[in-house]
Amino acid sequence: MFGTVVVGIGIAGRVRIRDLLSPLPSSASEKMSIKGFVSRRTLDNQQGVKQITLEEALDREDIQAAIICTENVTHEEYIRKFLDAGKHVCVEYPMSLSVAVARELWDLADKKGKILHEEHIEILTADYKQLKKEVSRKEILEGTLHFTGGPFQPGFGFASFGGMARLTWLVDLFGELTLTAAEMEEQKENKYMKLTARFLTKEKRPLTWIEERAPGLGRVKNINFRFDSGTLDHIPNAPKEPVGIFMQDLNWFGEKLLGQVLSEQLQAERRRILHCLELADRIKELCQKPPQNNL
Ligand SMILES: NC(=O)C1=CN([C@@H]2O[C@H](COP(=O)(O)OP(=O)(O)OC[C@H]3O[C@@H](n4cnc5c(N)ncnc54)[C@H](OP(=O)(O)O)[C@@H]3O)[C@@H](O)[C@H]2O)C=CC1
Ligand SMILES: C=CC1=C(C)/C(=C/c2[nH]c(/C=C3N=C(/C=C4\NC(=O)C(C)=C4C=C)C(C)=C\3CCC(=O)O)c(CCC(=O)O)c2C)NC1=O
Repeated sequence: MFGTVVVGIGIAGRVRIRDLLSPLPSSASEKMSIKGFVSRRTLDNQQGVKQITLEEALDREDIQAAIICTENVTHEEYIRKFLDAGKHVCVEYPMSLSVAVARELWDLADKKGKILHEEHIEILTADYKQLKKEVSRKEILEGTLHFTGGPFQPGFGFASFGGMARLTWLVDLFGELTLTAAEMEEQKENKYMKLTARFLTKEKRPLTWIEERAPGLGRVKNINFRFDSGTLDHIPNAPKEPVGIFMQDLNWFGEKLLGQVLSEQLQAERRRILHCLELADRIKELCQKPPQNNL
């Protein structure tokens, strides 16, 4: 059994506790048992689980794994602490706010012989799996993914990191991308922002990602993918799957802990994650570059 702690009690942290308390029968998540949770606040028991201090979580020998569910800006510090203490780590995406840090963290995990797993529920939804099926074997000519949602909460990092799930979709659907342009439009007084990033696929087909955030905007993903064989302009509505998306991710982490995942699979996943983080880094860089002086 892998004694496990949940770090950070927000939306994700509560779901993690729920899933650890009732793992999917006959799955790898049954091999994890929750030993407590860590929070920067003092909280009552959560779903019957007790709060423990960070120090206790790092020191206790019956704790072998941590699930980090805090806001993005704190992920690096918690991952380092738990890896240094010889624990396996599952972290909600994005694992860090730069690709260089992600590489360091994976090097540290390798050195320690521990699993460092980044959750990606956005590619585990039934709708996404159906979308991927519909996209496969078609040749993309041009595409746009336009996400709207409420403003980013503090601590979630630059928009290309906070919106990592959209980048992951594009890369998982169409392969590694080259960034060609990125710009950020912001109206701070209205909490409005719009990030536009343009890419080319390996076949030099243009893709655009727009992340638009403002108070009152609902979480919606609009797509327009033009293929050689026609256009896809909405995300398919697939029947709900019996296993929840965070539970699927927990099983995937558990399979890694049990050494059941092929190293080629681990490497391909790591490559995708690092590629997405690298794109996010470069988008941030382009958006923050001072305007060119054209004299
Ligand atoms: N929500 C989702 O559906 C998904 C979230 N994620 C990722 O999970 C991570 C956490 O996201 P999410 O859970 O949505 O974020 P939340 O804003 O709900 O929680 C983030 C952290 O804020 C602290 N917190 C929560 N509620 C309060 C409160 N009322 N007052 C003060 N502090 C509070 C908690 O830390 P502490 O207990 O230490 O105070 C918590 O871990 C992020 O990395 C995100 O990208 C990824 C996929 C899906
Ligand atoms: C209601 C408020 C609400 C909040 C505050 C919220 C936060 C939230 N949802 C996220 C992703 C996600 N959130 C969900 C799903 C959910 N997440 C949920 O909290 C709920 C209730 C569902 C289920 C309907 C999924 C599937 C993702 C992956 C990215 C995506 O596909 O949108 C993320 C990670 C960053 C991102 O990809 O945007 C955050 C911070 N989601 C919300 O729906």
